[in-house]
Amino acid sequence: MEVMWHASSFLLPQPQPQEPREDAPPPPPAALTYALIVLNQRLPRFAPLLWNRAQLRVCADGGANRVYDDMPKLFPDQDPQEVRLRYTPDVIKGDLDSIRDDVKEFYLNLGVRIVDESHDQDTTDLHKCVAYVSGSAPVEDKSKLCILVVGALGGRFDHEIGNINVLHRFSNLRIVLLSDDCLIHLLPKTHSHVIHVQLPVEGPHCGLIPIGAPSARTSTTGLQWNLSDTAMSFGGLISTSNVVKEDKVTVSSDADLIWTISIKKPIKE
Ligand SMILES: Nc1ncnc2c1ncn2[C@@H]1O[C@H](COP(=O)(O)OP(=O)(O)OP(=O)(O)O)[C@@H](O)[C@H]1O
Ligand SMILES: Cc1ncc(C[n+]2csc(CCO)c2C)c(N)n1
Repeated sequence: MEVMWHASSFLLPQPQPQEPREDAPPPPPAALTYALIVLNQRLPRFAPLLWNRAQLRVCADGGANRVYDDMPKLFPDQDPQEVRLRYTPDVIKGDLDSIRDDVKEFYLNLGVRIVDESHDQDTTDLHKCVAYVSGSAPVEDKSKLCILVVGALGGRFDHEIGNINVLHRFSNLRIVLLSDDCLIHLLPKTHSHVIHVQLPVEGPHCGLIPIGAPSARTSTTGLQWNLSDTAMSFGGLISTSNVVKEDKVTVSSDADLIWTISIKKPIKE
């Protein structure tokens, strides 16, 4: 089975070139192309870092209010209008029932593409944005595309589950959902997985969760509580409150699993 590698290098202040390994040589982080989707929740502290990493920045409807309101708060010493001009999204997309009129006007005047998809009341704004980002990448580059989604976790439970459903719906894409506290992504059953844990910025708390379907057999290495051809299901065993013990974690399973890992808080001076 083909190996899929994962590394949250996008959280590192300076992306570190990865040491090639014999078992699963990861391409350097620069080999991935990042897109950022901003949802309608408070921006995480590392939003500017991800913004600068991304080549395409999309706001899902009310996510535009968050960029407009919260980016200047992350740079309290700077002129808010200058910050807004520096962090201008490429596209705003959704059913547009949450973006404020003043915010819409501001970005329209800057020439931002605002796409009204209010005719579609069966898919969420995040779904619409992921479809857009996916559609704007050439087919041959899809495996190198990584979509980072901020504001996706915490908050309203139906939204949160809708966001996790998007991971399953687009299981052929690399999509990472982030909050200030943790990140999650899918480990598709079509691959075995090598996760290069970026210990300066993430861990040690982690989990492996069979949300879409139960797993009859999952095996792992690198965790405090490893699984060895172990069954997981809701109502039975699921792996929460696990702990990363090595900087390389391996996972193989007969079911799509959600991988979650905590994000470290910066040390206060
Ligand atoms: N409280 C929340 N918790 C988690 N995700 C959220 C939350 N609020 C918004 N989102 C995400 O941000 C996107 C845009 O949200 P917004 O508030 O603009 O629209 P909405 O009308 O509430 O959402 P939708 O139209 O998708 O149902 C949503 O599709 C969802 O993915
Ligand atoms: C069975 C079912 N449940 C809920 C909705 C509502 N809904 C789901 S996504 C969406 C769009 C939000 O921008 C809305 C209104 C539906 N259509 N079908």
